[in-house]
Amino acid sequence: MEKIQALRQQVDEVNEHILQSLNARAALIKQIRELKDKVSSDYFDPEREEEMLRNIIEKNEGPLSGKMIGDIFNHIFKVNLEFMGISHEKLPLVSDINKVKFCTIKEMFNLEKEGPYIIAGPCAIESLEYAEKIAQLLKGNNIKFIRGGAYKPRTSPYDFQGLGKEGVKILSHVGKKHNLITVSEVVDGSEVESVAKHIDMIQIGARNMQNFELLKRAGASGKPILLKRGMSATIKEFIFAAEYIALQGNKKIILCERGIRTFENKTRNTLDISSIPIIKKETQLPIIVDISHSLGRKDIIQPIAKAALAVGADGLMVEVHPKPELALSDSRQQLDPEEFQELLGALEA
Ligand SMILES: O=C(O)C(=O)C[C@]1(C(=O)O)C=C[C@@H](O)C=C1
Repeated sequence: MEKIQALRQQVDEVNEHILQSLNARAALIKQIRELKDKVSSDYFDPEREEEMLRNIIEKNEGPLSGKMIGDIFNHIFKVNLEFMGISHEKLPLVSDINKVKFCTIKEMFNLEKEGPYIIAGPCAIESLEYAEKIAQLLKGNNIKFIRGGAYKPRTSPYDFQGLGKEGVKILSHVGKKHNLITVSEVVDGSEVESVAKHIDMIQIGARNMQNFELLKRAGASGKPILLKRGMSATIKEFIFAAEYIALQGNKKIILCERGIRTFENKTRNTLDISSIPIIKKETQLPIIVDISHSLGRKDIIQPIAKAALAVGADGLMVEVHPKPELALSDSRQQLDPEEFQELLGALEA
């Protein structure tokens, strides 16, 4: 045992040398970071890290293997970057304000008022008469955005699939007539160009969050894109789905938390309220909450709407229909005009 104790004493001495060296290194890295700040240089420098690893491993005489030494130094590089507040992974554009500045909702549409904003309208455009009634309701309440599905991805092929091009024309008509910003979903890349001609913001639905070709094609349109979170998507997958749009040079991206699929069935989906502050912390993208699709019910919509705004949502999406009981889709969750007015009143209170 005495021999182990003597060796442990030497290990303690070596630990202290390593400790001093690691902190001396961090102090140097801090100086490098400050110099990089001055020239707006990338902090993460993989070529420099590879060069250091090569030099170190060349000098390695064991007993640790080259791989073991590489693992140790890769961790040192990672810790140093974290020490400087930088993730070791390459930051996505949507997270790196040093690279690209993305638009706020206000900037996207040259709005006068600050948010939060409300995007409201029927689940699906069903007729000019209904669309006109909702447009008047929104206009009368100074709501700037109207939504309405023309191409409806439905669980069952027997369910109402939307009016297609006719629905787009109706939404565009009432939007222009009442000076409302129109939002409608595109489900296939072939529809992007035609919808983009008539609609102000293209919505990519939850089922298509990882339809990467659609993301790229919609992003390339240059139109503002409303990207809904997939029902089983992690926040990281959500952010990187937005990155596909951003890489098309599109700086007008709004994320939409619409609930995730869990074991709970008291609501249609489980609203992941924590995604809002996380997204706002990790990206520069605005994020709104779809309180209709997340809940699938109307009776708790007011407290949930308040909660969403309380955690920093840049807006709300809510389904409104002149006669929800007659709606061809989502009739349970769509508010009637009176319920919508009550919601607005509750939010202003
Ligand atoms: O030398 C640099 O440019 C640094 O930023 C220092 C350092 C390092 O830990 O050595 C840190 C991060 C980079 O990814 C590469 C190297």
